[in-house]
Amino acid sequence: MDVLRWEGERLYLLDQRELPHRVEYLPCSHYRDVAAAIRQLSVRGAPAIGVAAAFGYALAAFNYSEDGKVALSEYMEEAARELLATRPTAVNLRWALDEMRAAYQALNGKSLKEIRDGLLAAAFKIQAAEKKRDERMASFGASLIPSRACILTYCNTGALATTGWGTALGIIREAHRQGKDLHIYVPETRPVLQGARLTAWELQEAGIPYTLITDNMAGYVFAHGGIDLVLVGADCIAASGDFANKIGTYTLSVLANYHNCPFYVAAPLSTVDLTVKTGQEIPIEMRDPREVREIGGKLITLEGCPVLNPSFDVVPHQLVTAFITDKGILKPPFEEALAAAFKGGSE
Ligand SMILES: CSC[C@H]1O[C@H](OP(=O)(O)O)[C@H](O)[C@@H]1O
Repeated sequence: MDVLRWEGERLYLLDQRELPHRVEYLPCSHYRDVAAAIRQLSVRGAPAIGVAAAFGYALAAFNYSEDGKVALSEYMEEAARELLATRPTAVNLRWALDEMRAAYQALNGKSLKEIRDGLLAAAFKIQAAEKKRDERMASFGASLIPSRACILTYCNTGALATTGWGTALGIIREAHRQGKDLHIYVPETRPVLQGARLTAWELQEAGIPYTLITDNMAGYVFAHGGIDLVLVGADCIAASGDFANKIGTYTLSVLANYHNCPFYVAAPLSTVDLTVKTGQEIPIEMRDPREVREIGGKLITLEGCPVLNPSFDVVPHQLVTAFITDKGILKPPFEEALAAAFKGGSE
């Protein structure tokens, strides 16, 4: 199932809010439709957000009319700003838009049609590059998975989150493909239930045995010796190796550490931002309180009940066993390992 499709000057986005029971695509004829889709989590997952924003930026060139009211470069900069503002934590969003703006600069002076075609090609190139990164990560990561393992993963890090093979879930799928005997524990991942709705569905589709648990059952599963390793994704990895991921990941890292359980993070280098020195500097997206007050759009508490809704939390690098990236497995000291991985470029 495609996370996104480009057809006839329109971007169609799989509306992940409707999964697993309805498969619906949102037609985006304007870049602001793409921005709205990212904001409302119709498309979500750090790499997938970057790819969608890349196509959204290309779409802006198709939205531009040569009526002379505003210069193309000004229009494109506004589109980049609006797309960038949709979600502040996922590094891939900024990384992809920087790549697209560079592509636009390289097309400067060309005809509008050449610019449109060139930006669309650049968006497809970004999507293809993310897919390649996923495949490399899956191969590196599968080497860490024992022939028989109970793995706890979190949120959704599969094809739905990257438009390719997936990050953490891509590793799990590759290990399963290699014939390893796996059982996956899937916390539901409140508030919007990416685990219960998306990861359970991807594992079912892949024929991988799993057990859905509520988030507050994770400690029980660890305490009853059920977890051999934890494998999660990331939305922002700082230069120190501190990283941000779905809210609740910090809790899992402390549990894993207490139970001497390896804690792995799978992410492409396009999720690393070396200009962010430590976890304290990672901007944490605060989302609509209705996501906590409601489940599936149904109010479960008092109207207007006071709510806290940070979408991510930060794990200190001391609790990370290794990062699995498209450039290999990075072990402590992470500052040096991340800098060295970048030396070869993030492609
Ligand atoms: C492979 S990135 C997946 C990453 O994104 C998720 O957040 P969201 O669903 O809000 O975009 C979560 O943090 C996952 O680890």
